[in-house]
Amino acid sequence: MENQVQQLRQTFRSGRSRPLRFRLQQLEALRRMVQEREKDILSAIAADLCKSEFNAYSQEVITVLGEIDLMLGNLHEWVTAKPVKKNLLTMMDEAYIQPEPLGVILIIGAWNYPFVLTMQPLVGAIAAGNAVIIKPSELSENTAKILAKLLPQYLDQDLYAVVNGGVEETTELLKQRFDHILYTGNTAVGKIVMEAAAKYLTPVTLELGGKSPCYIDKDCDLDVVCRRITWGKYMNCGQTCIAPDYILCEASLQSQIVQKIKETVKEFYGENIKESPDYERIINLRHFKRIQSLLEGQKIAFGGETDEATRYIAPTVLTDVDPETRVMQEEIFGPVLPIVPVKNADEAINFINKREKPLALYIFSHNNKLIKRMIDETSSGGVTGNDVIMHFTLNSLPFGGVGSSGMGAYHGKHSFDTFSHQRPCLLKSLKREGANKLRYPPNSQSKVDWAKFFVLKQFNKGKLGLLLLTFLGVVAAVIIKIDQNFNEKVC
Ligand SMILES: NC(=O)c1ccc[n+]([C@@H]2O[C@H](COP(=O)([O-])OP(=O)(O)OC[C@H]3O[C@@H](n4cnc5c(N)ncnc54)[C@H](O)[C@@H]3O)[C@@H](O)[C@H]2O)c1
Ligand SMILES: CCCCCCCCCCCCCCCCCC=O
Repeated sequence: MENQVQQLRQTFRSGRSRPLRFRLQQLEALRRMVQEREKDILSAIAADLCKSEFNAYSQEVITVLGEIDLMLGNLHEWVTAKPVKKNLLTMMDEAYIQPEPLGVILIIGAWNYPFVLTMQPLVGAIAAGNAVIIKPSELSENTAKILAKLLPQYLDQDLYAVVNGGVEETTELLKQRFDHILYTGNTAVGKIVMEAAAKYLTPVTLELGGKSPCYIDKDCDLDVVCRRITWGKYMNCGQTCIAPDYILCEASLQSQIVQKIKETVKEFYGENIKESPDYERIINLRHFKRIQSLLEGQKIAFGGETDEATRYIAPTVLTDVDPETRVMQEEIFGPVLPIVPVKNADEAINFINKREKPLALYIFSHNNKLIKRMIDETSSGGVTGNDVIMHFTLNSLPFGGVGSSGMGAYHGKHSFDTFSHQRPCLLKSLKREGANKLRYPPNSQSKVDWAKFFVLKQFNKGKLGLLLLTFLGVVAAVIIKIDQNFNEKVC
């Protein structure tokens, strides 16, 4: 593994991944891969998560293609150095920010959306000009295998590699030196990743999880609200990092919410949910048993049926849930939706603020002021008002957590920035040395006064200002010179 990372680093150092043309070629090759091998990719995702091809395409593949197109359309602008404002001391110089690639990036993916969660960061890392190692999750082994097979056929193998394996391989990988690590997965492993990264001061982006609350205000259209929540909660069988984890609402709304979610489940998945091509299964037996055990001792308003042989858990709603019970203590990551009654929005805000900062927050209300107030008075990785999940799909928004739900963010331009160093550059001339007298020793009160004038005054009024400044610069240099000559004579 050490050799593999070193080889990638060597190629990176040769500068091959840097030119804009090269990056665009690789992104185009990646797009070709997704288009030409779409069937293989969809079958692999289907085999891992029992997901229909339609769902795999619209939940994963479409996002990756959109991300590639965005990069292809904007990269020429993003890689360009951006001039910055100057002050009096640097008025005649060139000052700009030049994004530069970081080096070798490690991307560790999770199993629940095994394609998009590895490919979307990969797109950003390539766009930013880096070499990349991808480590897909071993739990979604079919997608991991197809990525290891396809990526080397389309991408430059000396710069982009896939390493497959489990905890042992990931642990070995984490011993290597990287220039950035983007990890997606649970918070406990996030800490392991950060600890390993600390050895080389490697920056990390941690895309973690948590319990994303969903507040339903009295003042809203419950039919619409429940349809949107049902979609986001039971998509991928609840195994979505930003699924609404639980509902907070006034007790009087509970029975209506239960009824409407129940009706929507029927509308979406039919009478026999097990037969629905749109309803997935739990990834493995360990997670199946974990979720099943969360139901113990709870009031099941509907759902609750399970089948161990096929790892099926029905869409389930729990009512009057005690916040101290296990289902409210850990991320559910399954199709179980607890409702916790609260008196009002203030109590909901307190409830949210007393817990770890979640990855997402959802607020449903006709009252926009209330939505804004809840945003102001809480904290979460992201927010969608009057819907769920959808902030993930807008790649102009940074996607990431805060506090225990993660750090850093990616998607679109934010990915490019995450995998770049924003390098500040100031290019001076070896001429105009007179003006520099101001900062060279020996120092004096008059120099400090001039320094105050030059550093603290802002002149941004175009050419006239520039002329005035140049004139003042010359005057200052002359005065300092006279001042020095005078001092020399006196001494
Ligand atoms: N923020 C996001 O974008 C996002 C997306 C998906 C999932 N998640 C979160 O991820 C969690 C579910 O994923 P998971 O953690 O079960 O995924 P997982 O089991 O697939 O683990 C993620 C990665 O960590 C590696 N790993 C596991 N144990 C390790 C160890 N001890 N040392 C080093 N590496 C190790 C795995 O090989 C895998 O590549 C949930 O909490 C969910 O909310 C977050
Ligand atoms: C007309 C049909 C339009 C279809 C567009 C569908 C957009 C749905 C997008 C859902 C995306 C879900 C991905 C969630 C990934 C979350 C990652 C964390 O687990």
